[in-house]
Parts: sequence; structure tokens; C-alpha cells
Amino acid sequence: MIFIYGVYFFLFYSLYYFFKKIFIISPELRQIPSLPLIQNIQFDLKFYLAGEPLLYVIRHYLIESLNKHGILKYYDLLIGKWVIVVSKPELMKEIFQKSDVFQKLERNKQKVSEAELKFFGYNNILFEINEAHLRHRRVSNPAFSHSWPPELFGNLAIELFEVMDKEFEKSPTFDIFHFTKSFTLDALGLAAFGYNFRGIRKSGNELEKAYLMAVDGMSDKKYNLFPVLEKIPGFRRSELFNRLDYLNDVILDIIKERKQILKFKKANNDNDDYEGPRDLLYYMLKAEETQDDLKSRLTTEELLNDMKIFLVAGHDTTAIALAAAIYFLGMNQECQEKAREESIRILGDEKKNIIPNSEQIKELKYINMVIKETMRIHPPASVTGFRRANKDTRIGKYVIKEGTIVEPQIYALHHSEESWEDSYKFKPERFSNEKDTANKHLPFGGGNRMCIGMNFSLAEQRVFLTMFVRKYSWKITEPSIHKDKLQTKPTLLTLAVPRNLEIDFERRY
Ligand code: HEM
Repeated sequence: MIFIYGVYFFLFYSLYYFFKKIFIISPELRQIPSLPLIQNIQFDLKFYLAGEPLLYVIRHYLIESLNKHGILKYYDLLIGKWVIVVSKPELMKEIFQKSDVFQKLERNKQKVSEAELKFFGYNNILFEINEAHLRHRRVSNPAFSHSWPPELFGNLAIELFEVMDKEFEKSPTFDIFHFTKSFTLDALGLAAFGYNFRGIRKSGNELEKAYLMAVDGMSDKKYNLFPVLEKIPGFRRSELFNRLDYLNDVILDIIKERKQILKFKKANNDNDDYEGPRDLLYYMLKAEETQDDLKSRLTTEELLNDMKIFLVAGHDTTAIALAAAIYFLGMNQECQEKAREESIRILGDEKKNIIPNSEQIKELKYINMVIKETMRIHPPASVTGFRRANKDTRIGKYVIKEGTIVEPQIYALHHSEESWEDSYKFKPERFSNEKDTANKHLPFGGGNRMCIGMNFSLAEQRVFLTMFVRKYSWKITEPSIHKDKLQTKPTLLTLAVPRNLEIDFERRY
């Protein structure tokens, strides 16, 4: 009997607690418009339970209300809190400017799956906050501020074209995301720690397999929602963990070897030119040498975690941007023609691959606008990570209490009707005047957490697209699921990954 009363009490208390959290809210929260209740429920259920992609739920349940108000709150079932979503340019700017107040959420150690922990660790540039985050940036910023040789991307593009040309023997129609993904992985492996994954050549490289399996494993929502599953026999993912160990061991060996070489050179006052690759790892180790205080340096484990973060943060994002640009140019033939004309004007029309040099890249105008417009209409990262106010503050006329969760919404900012006319139309010319788009176009985020790989990605996109439009022409395969909008699938880090992006290609030479 007591047990039954206990169960009743528990159920009633849970319901009371739940309704209290939703309906009894502070006056500060009350001033912020709410997402209508039905849409709120649909948003939570479709995203967390039905596993719909984030972009799908944003388009269906958030965007209309956000367009009306530029700010709104919804109840997030997973974190059990109200979240304030922001898309108005001025409000977003304020959040990014007050980055000491709006901090990223600290990782809840209990809620992280074992696979994720093995991959990311706790200490890395993406998750750390405050002084620890600054330490990662201090060492990484100089590494990212170097310019990237166009040949790094151009030679890989040529390799990719060879592989694509072979595909033509089977069919001229293929999922282009598959190809841009192998291209960006190879570029990052080389740029980050001098390692060629040989993903373009589909050589079956063990490290590539390990990395791809790790990313897939970490995207598995079951384990993200219920990390405890990994402790239950039958649910353990031993193969995944073996691959993760392998991935960590290989990258760790590269870091240790590189450290040894640089240490040896320093000890012997050997100022001869270092002959190894000038990659991010090299520049980060060099930047560390200038940090006198040992506490300002990164540990080997932190360096390892950052290398993996660079892979994850830079791989799919740039691959999405490239595949999306190809999609929009396929849907808008006149834009494709203009991009091709620009590339041919700068590189000539000789029927062979030519890598643009740095001077030629500076001449690009239209292709730059294509890149910007693509990331406006289809930002690879549709949202930034949640932020938490660490003290009472204001954004615009709204009072934000300490502890409130805020989310800058890049996709909604880029589709705000106030800022963008015909926001779903692909019109690269919008970017002909930079001043018109300041603060309204933030595909790389803003403030102190702004994307560190922005220039790297832009350099990569410029070289790739300039060469690609000279080499191929294409149109979207009919009938296409992407006829109205670029459709996406659910993934790790809520990226807007295209789903089966089949395109019909023709070789120009
Ligand atoms: C089209 C390509 C890319 C897009 C759209 C993109 C977008 C973003 C965005 C929106 C953020 C901010 C997230 C937040 O505020 O919560 C971010 C952060 C970050 N990105 Fe990118 N990114 C791209 C490419 C890259 C590349 C190529 C790299 C590395 C090689 C990279 C590394 C990072 C890192 C390490 C952070 C975290 C920075 C920090 O918290 O200090 N990203 N990126």
C-alpha cells in the first residue's frame, strides 16, 4: 500500500515539477515571446525522439515565429530548461560581444558517452571555457594565421578529378557530398599534422576507417541520450573503442615524434630549416616555445584532442559548403555560367587542370560571392553551441537572468525577412557590397568563440570551386528530393549535411 502511495506521489510530484517549470516562470522570461506550445512539443519530439535533422525542425517549427520576433523562448525537453533563441542581428551581435558573460555550457561529465570522451577528451579548444579556452586559442591562433599554399588544395582537387573521371565510366550521376567529404578530410589531415588519409583514392586507409567510424559512432543518438547503454553487455561497442584507440595512438605518435625533432634541434642550436611539413602542429609547437610559463602551454593530450577537433570541425563543415555551392550552381545555371566565366577569364580555357596562384585568387569576385551566398542560404553549422549567462545582463530591451540558456541561430539570422529579401533565393549578387551584409551574415559565428578555421576553409573553397567550374558542368538530377530545398540528414554536432545529393555531371575536358 505504502509503495502504491509512493508511486502516486512520485508521479504527481513529477507532473507538478514539470508544469511548474513550464508555466511558472520569472517575469524576465515572460517578456520574451514563446514558441506556440504545439510547435514547441513538435520541435522537441521530432528532434529528440524522431531523430529529424536540426535544419528540418528549425524550418518547420521555429523559423516563422523567429522571423516575427527575432527572439523567442522554447522549452527544451532534453536539458529540462527554457532556451532563448536569437536571430535578430543586433541581439546576436550583443551576445557575441559579451562573450565573457555568455559562456559556452560546461560539459556535464555524466552525460558524455564513453566514445565521445575517448575522441574529444574534456580538454580541447571546442569545449573548454575561460582561461583554459584562452590557452588553446593562444597556441592555435598563430598557427591558423599563416596563409595556405593553393597547391595544398589544388593538388588534392586534381586527384579528386581523376577519381571522378573514372566514375564516369560507370555513370555520370553521383552524390557529390561523398566526394567533397573525402577531399576535405585529405586536406585537413595534411594541413593539421602532415598525414595523408588518402580518402580521395579510397585506399582503405586504416586511420581513415577509424576516423569515419568514430564520427559515425559518436553521432548515434541512442548513446548520446543514454550514455549508460555503453555499460550494458550487448550494447558495448568494442570495435568502435578499438578503432578509437588506434586513431589516438597514431596521432599521438606523430605529435611525440614531432616534439622530439623540434626539441633535438633546439638543444643542438640547430637553426637549419626544419624539413618536415609546415602544418598546424608545427606552428602550434613553435608557438608553444614562445610561452615562457609552462602553464600556458598545451599538454600532449590537449594537442591530441585539438588535432581531432580540427578534423571534426573542419571536415564536414567545408565539405557541406562545397557540396551546397555545387547544388545551388546546379539549380541556378546562369550563376554556374558566371562562375565559370570568371574562372576561365583568370585561368584561361586550356583543356587541362590549372591551380590558381595567390594573385589569381585575389582576383576572384563572383566565386567569392557564390561562397558567401551558399553559406548564407545553407550555413553548414545552423546554430552555435548553447550559451549560459553567468550573471544578470541585458540584450537589447530584454533582461537576461543569470543561468539563462541562450542560442544564437545562424540559419534564422540568414533567413530573416527583415535583413534578406527573398531569403530562400540563391542570389550571389547580394554580396557585391560588403557593407550591406555586416552582422547579418555570420556562418562562422562571432565573438571569442568565432571559428578559428574560417580563413583555412575559405582558401580551400576558393581553390576548389575555381578549378571545379572549369573542369565540369552539371545540373540537378530529375526527379530530385532537393527540388525545393537542400534536404539534410541528422549528424554529429548538428551540422546541415546534405542527404543523397545526386547530381548529373559533364566533363569539359
Ligand atoms: C565552412 C566551414 C566552416 C564553418 C561554417 C564553421 C563554422 C563554425 C562556427 C559557427 C563556429 C562557432 C561555434 C560556436 O560559437 O559555438 C566554429 C567554431 C570552430 N571551428 Fe569552424 N567552421 C568551418 C570550418 C572550420 C575549419 C576548417 C576548422 C579547422 C581546421 C574549424 C575549426 C573550428 C574550431 C576549433 C572551432 C571552435 C573555436 C573556439 O571555440 O574557440 N572550423 N566553426
